Amino acid sequence: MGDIADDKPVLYSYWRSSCSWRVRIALNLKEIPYDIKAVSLIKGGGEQHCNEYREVNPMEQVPSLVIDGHTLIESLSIMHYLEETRPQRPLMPQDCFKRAKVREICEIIASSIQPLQNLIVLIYVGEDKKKEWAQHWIMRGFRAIEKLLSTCAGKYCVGDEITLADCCLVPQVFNARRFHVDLRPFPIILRIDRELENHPAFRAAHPSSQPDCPPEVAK
Ligand SMILES: O=C(O)/C=C\C(=O)CC(=O)CC(=O)O
Repeated sequence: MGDIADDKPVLYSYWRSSCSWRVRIALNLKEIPYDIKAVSLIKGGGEQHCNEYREVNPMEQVPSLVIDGHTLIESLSIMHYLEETRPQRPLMPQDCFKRAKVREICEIIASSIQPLQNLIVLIYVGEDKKKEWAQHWIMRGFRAIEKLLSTCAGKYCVGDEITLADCCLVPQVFNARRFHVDLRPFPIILRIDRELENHPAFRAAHPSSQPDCPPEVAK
C-alpha cells in the first residue's frame, strides 16, 4: 500500500449538481485521476442527508473531495486547493488584476446565482413560483457577468487561458437552459460556453457523461 498521499482522490458527486461539475472540470483539466462516489440528491429525500455522509460533509451537500488524506468541502475552496497543490495546467492567471476578475466571476456564480436556484431553495419557493424565481436570479447574475466579460474576456472568461471562472460558468449556463432562461441577451457568455462545450475536460465532466446519470438522459 502506498502513502495516503498516493491514493486516488475520491469525489462525492451528483451528475447534475453544478457545484460537483465545477470540480470535475478542474480535476480533468489538471489531469488528476479520481474516483467518483455518487450521492443522489433526490433518492429517499436525498442521500446527502444520511448520517454517514454528514460525517463527510456537515453541510450535507456535494461535492466533497477526499485527497491527500484530507476531506475537503465547498467547490471553490476545493478548486483553490487543487490550484495550490497541483500547479500543472494553472487555472488562475499570474496577473493580480486578472486573478481578481476570475474570483469576481466565480463568486457571482457561487454566491449570488447558484445558491438561489439550488434544489433546497426551490423546494422552499414552491412548484408554482420556482421557474420564475430561478430565472430572475440567473438573469440578474448573468447581466453582471456579461458586463464584466465585455472588458476581461478573451477566448475565455478572463483572457485566452481557461481559468476557474470558466469551470464555474459552463455548469451555470446548463442550469440557465434547464430553467429556460432566454440567453440571447448574453452573447459573450454564449460564445464562451460554445467554445468550451467540445473541450475533452469539459465533455468528460458533463452530467451526461457521469456514472450516475440516468440512462434515459445519458447521450
Ligand atoms: O433535480 C435534481 O436532479 C437534483 C438536484 C440538482 O439538480 C442540483 C441542484 O440543486 C442544482 C445545482 O447544482 O445548481
